[in-house]
Amino acid sequence: MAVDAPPSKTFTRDEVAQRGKSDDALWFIIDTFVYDATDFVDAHPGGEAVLRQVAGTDATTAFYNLHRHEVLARYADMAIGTIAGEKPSIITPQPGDLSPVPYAEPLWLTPPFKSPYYGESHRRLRRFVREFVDTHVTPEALEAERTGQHISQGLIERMGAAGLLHLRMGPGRHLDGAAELAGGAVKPREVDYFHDLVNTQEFVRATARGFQDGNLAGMTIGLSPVLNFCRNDALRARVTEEVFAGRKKICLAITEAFAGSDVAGLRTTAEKTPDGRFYVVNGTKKWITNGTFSDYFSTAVRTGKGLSMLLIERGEGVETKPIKTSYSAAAGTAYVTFDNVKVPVENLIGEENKGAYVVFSNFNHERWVMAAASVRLSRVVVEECLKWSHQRLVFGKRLIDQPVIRQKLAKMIALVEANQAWLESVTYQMCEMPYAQQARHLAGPISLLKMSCTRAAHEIADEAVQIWGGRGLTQTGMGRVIENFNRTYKFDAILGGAEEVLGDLGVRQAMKNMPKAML
Ligand code: HEM
Repeated sequence: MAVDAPPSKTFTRDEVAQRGKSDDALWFIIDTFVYDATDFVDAHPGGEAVLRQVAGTDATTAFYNLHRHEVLARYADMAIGTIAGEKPSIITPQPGDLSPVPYAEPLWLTPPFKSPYYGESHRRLRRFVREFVDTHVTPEALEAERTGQHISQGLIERMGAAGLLHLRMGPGRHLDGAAELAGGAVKPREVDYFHDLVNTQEFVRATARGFQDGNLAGMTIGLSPVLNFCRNDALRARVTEEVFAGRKKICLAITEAFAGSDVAGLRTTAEKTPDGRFYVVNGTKKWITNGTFSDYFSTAVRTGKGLSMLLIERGEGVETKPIKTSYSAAAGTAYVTFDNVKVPVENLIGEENKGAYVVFSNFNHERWVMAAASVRLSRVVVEECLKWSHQRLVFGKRLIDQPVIRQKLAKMIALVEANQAWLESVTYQMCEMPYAQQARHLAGPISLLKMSCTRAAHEIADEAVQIWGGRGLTQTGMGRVIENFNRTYKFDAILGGAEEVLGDLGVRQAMKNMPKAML
């Protein structure tokens, strides 16, 4: 990267002014670097004329008014030297770095603020995961978001080997199987839900919503019923090992064309064979994240007197086809059909006809992950808006100098900070409660939290697009993060329970604890 390792040649500003706009050369300065764009004019996406206009000059302001900083790194070989005696003032973030932008990081990562929730192992984990994401995830995520390619086997194996897949399932005995967690940043026995939170929120920074789900979101929600409710130890151990090693992929298959948030309306059936050795499954599932590339489906089925959960392996009678949604095909969203699929009775997860308990317990962690992801992505949007408002010049001044823009930013910051604080408070309760108690006491608060985060995302997307104008609607260039967020934030408001259903659930749960007496 030129901005990190500048070419050793130096020039004076006068030299650039004279040589830079001669007949056979087109040079300009950005920060303290001299760029030779002579052979770039035809390739420049913004055209030749604009480059000719800045030939020989300091084009720093013009450049940052129109480009993301990362463009410079992509075209590093155009830098031919630096200005003699001048020090660069532009910061090039390195993999793993914290952002210097105010409110770009949660308070616990912003000096001099403190938090009672995080210790040294959380900080070590944050460093490890951020560097991992910046180096290995973001480049693949941005490319896959464009092409719709599924996650690469290489990335899955790399995450598995680093224990990052294990960590996504939260604390528990599954961690004992990990060779090393995040380069030794945290030991299996010390993992709590704040490590899970750090891991979840760091991955979101790849800013590609479809790929974010394509990055084994199906595992986070589909493996957890197996870990928590599968009574067949051998099956649980085998599936867990295969999934963490990246040999097999798993997803959660609940929703149907007939029933989304209304789980009681599911119609997929499982009938026992006369010899009692198999279930025969018939039905369909819709909007199944990672379904197109999964080998296992943790599936909610009707078994006569109620719902049950079955682990169904891809095989005869199981078909998946992609559903085109408004985020990228990298998520592997599928329509799944089960046509007389024979499933061994050992694959029952939890008890027969008591699957509703499995489904609803499982929702808690899923919704909490979605809340964590939604608020973290909202924060990235706030960061983008702060950077843009700071560098964008309109009507002769920076955007940030307009009170109307500052009002929008204030609202966005307040929403993110409030939700992150609530999220951390709920996470602390999760750390203090065994899984069964969480299901009893936290279903309501987690539902309300997710509703709050996604409502906030709605407000934040709206304000962000207004701040960015046309760029907030453009998939490439400066506003790509805003465009992606505005197009996809609704996924969190629907998946795992629609906002309205969750709000209602939260209040109904609260009313269970309402004293009968008039108060
Ligand atoms: C090292 C120098 C430069 C490189 C590598 C470069 C590269 C690019 C790239 C990749 C784009 C596509 C949009 C994006 O990805 O952000 C772009 C757009 C553009 N560039 Fe440059 N550029 C450079 C310098 C400049 C300068 C000095 C100007 C002068 C004002 C300029 C004016 C523009 C314009 C007007 C657009 C279109 C922006 C839009 O559609 O919003 N570029 N440039």
